[in-house]
Amino acid sequence: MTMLEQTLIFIKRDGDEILLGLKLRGFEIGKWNGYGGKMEIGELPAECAKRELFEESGLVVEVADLKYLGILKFYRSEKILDRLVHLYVCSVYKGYPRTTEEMKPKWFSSEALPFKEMWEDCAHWIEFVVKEIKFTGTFYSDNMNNLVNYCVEAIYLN
Ligand SMILES: Nc1[nH]c(=O)nc2c1ncn2[C@H]1C[C@H](O)[C@@H](COP(=O)(O)OP(=O)(O)OP(=O)(O)O)O1
Repeated sequence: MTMLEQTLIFIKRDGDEILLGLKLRGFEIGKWNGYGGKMEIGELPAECAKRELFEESGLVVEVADLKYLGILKFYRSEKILDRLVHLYVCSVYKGYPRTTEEMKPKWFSSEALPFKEMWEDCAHWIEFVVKEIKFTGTFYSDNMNNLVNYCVEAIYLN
């Protein structure tokens, strides 16, 4: 199986609120997450983040307004790089989030995120999204897809 390169974007409103989408189909159906998906051939990560957000929520953002937060790396069988996810936050957007075939939107206070209904690893890094601190996260799962180890570190670069 080839490695997947994806993007994930969190839209913020009024400083404190974060937009999540309830996954309505496919992998991890029934979970809340930011918006995103697979990068297309020749596409830059920020362009993918903008496109996927529009396709899944109807919101429009400009690439220049996206803040790059870092990379999540997911290893399966504890050693094979399975998925690489580029993370963004953005507080400047146009439109109102709508329900699409893929996602149902809802604004959450950053202090009341639905961790039990989000990806398991999310609880270990979402504070970096809330505080907008650049970071990198590496996650190791076993053959049964259980998270067995992880490392999350802030990156102190400009
Ligand atoms: N372990 C993980 N934790 C997390 O919080 N988000 C993850 C994650 N692994 C992937 N994501 C994000 C990346 C992406 O934005 C989103 C959707 O992943 P999927 O595998 O469902 O992609 P899709 O098949 O929906 O992509 P497209 O078909 O291109 O829309 O979940």
